[in-house]
Amino acid sequence: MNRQQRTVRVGLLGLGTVGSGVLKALSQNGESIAERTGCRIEIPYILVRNPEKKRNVEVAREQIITDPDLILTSPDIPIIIEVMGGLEPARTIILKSLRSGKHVITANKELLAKHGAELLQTAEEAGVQLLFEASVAGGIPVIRFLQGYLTANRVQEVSGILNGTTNYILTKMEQTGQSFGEVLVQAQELGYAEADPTSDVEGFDAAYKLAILTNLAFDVKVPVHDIPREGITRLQPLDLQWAREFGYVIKLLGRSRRTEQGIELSVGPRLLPLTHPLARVNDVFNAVMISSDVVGDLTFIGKGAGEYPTASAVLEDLMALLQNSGNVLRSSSWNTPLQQFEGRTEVQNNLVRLDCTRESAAQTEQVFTHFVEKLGGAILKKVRASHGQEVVLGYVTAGVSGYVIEEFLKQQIADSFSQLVIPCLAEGEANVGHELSQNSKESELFMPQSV
Ligand SMILES: NC(=O)C1=CN([C@@H]2O[C@H](COP(=O)(O)OP(=O)(O)OC[C@H]3O[C@@H](n4cnc5c(N)ncnc54)[C@H](OP(=O)(O)O)[C@@H]3O)[C@@H](O)[C@H]2O)C=CC1
Ligand SMILES: N[C@@H](CC=O)C(=O)O
Repeated sequence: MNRQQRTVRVGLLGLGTVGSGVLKALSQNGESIAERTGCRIEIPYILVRNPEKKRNVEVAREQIITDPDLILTSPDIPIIIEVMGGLEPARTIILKSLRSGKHVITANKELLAKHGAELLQTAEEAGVQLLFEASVAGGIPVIRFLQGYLTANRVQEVSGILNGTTNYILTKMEQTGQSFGEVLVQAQELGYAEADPTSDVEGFDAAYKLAILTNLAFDVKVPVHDIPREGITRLQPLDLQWAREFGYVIKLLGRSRRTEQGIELSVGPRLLPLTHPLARVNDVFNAVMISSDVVGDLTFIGKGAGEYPTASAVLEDLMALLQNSGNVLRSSSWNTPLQQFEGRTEVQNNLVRLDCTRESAAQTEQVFTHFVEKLGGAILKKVRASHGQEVVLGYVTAGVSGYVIEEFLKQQIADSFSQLVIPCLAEGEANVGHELSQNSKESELFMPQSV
């Protein structure tokens, strides 16, 4: 196919496992990419920490830089790929890039789980895209799927093996009887582990990924530090062998599911019967299971770590950008608050219901009054509900959604606002859903006729 081609310059931040994979895959498939997209990818700069380090991929010395400003201030670099990891300076560089009109592709799950809302909002305000397929489950295209496909479904549960390093370790410990420490070193050598493998083996990495998936699947904001989390460091080869004798395997599972009380999340080693679909997902493979009300169960399996599977996800994001340039893909509703506004009747035609603890009621009302005064509207009523909660009803004039009001309130009274309460369920799993007062009656709480 002869198609006119243009050159697209991309700034690469990081040249470790993933960055090298991106370069290798580009050199392998650059021609077919150019034919399909009409774009030749050029990487003028690669940001690293140590410019003297020996690399396992061929790069020109002039490409290697240690000053991110060379990328940030280049107007002819419209896209950056962040595969350096960590919170800072990655967060600051990404924010600056987005604000200066650059699209960003990142594999950084920790950053997204902790600062995703800020980054996505910044991207939206700047009219650019932030894509992060590589942040969860390596090469499995689950992010794109949740963002763009399951819109007609209501997701009930997302679960899976979300960390390649720990799945590799558990598989090898069971198969070879090698110790945890021995197999961890192999996972590091294979490029599966994080720079600090504590993140993998203590379940943090899986929790970050679960937070991202939960956010997309349930439109909730997940306080990632509150996800109950346990790693695999306590496990011995014998645990795994005995489990198998009884007909089970042990897998590090992340799970979030919709319950009457809210969204429950947990990460930890779980016994799975040998007949379970995830029991045979071994080595560096990940699996994500999604149960939804219309389609039923879907399972995705693929390599969850390593240079090529991760590079594949990064490059597919790049292809999406090149093929959609100018069109902003549907972004996540990352900020949508928990259950209160989801399918219930708390926000109707700008009629807003706010639940708060008895102690914080006065403060809530004060902040809310101030807000409706600024925007136009009225406080309708304050009612006392059961379980120590009070309910403030208000009306805000057109143009402002209940969501905006709630976000505003959360910022003002974050500590006391009842939506931030995270009660623990009996079986030790956290419920980050919003607890509605069981005795509140909708008819008491809404008085549209008086608006
Ligand atoms: N490895 C994997 O399988 C996967 C990784 N990820 C994510 O991708 C990201 C990168 O992972 P990975 O490639 O494994 O990490 P590595 O540690 O292998 O590579 C990190 C790269 O970033 C550079 N870097 C780090 N900090 C800085 C800094 N402050 N300034 C400049 N350069 C810096 C390093 O430079 P230098 O080489 O000079 O030290 C290195 O080239 C992480 O967010 C990780 O969580 C996501 C999915 C899978
Ligand atoms: N360390 C991570 C890398 C990919 O996200 C893992 O092992 O899954």
